[in-house]
Amino acid sequence: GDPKAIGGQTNYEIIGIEPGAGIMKQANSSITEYGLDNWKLVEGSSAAMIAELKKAYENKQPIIITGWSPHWMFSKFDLKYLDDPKGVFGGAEEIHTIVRKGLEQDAPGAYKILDQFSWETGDMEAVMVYIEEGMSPSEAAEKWIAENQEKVSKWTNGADKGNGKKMNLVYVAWDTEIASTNVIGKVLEQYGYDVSLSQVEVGPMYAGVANGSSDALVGAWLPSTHEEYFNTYKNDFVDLGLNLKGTKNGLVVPKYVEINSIEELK
Ligand SMILES: C[SH](C)CC(=O)O
Repeated sequence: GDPKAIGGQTNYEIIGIEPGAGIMKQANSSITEYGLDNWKLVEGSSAAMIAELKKAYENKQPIIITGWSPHWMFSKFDLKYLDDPKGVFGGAEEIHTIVRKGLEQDAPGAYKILDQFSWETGDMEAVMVYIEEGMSPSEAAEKWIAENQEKVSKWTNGADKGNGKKMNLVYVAWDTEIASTNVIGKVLEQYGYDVSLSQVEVGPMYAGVANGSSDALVGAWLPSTHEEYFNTYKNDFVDLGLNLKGTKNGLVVPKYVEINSIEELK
């Protein structure tokens, strides 16, 4: 299609999320790497970006957003990733669980559950869809857990009960992390821990676990999306490895937008 058309129709704007998110750093590099001189990346929030997507989609208007998988948006809207031949947005990545130093000694049961936590993109998407359809994150977590007892029992297998021990999980309000943090938080709660969830920005999410004020985060997008945050704090926390694999970041458009590659925006 004619890039001028999409540029004019979108005011040469790519609608992004919070400025600290790794996908925003990747989106900024795509503007440089692909020479998208007159394009600009609009900062905001995940919620605001989704609201813009809904509005544009209802009016069949062109829109370009910073999108990622898993996400319920792909089951609700007919969307596609723009090809990224320069690989600016990384390949298929992983989400890791990270805990504070000392957790294994202080709360061995919680440590074991967090270490054994692992699920697929379809599981996370199911919880995200429940939330998008109006359930509270806590109710959505409860429903998914009730429907997936066999998977959850693998996470809790061999773990000591919580006996009311306090556990704080920290996360950023991305739909993916709202889903995962509420699920693992509910599992810990059902296992006897007194769980609190703290919603923060990306930097404070890592800093909180690194300085021990939070016990764990389950939203570390690695290896490239959160590379800088991870390298800054990696000596101060314990990386328990992946809890999900097969994520994807990129520029996303409704299928009715005729372009198929970031290169066509130039
Ligand atoms: C859930 S977002 C892709 C994560 C990030 O970009 O930092």
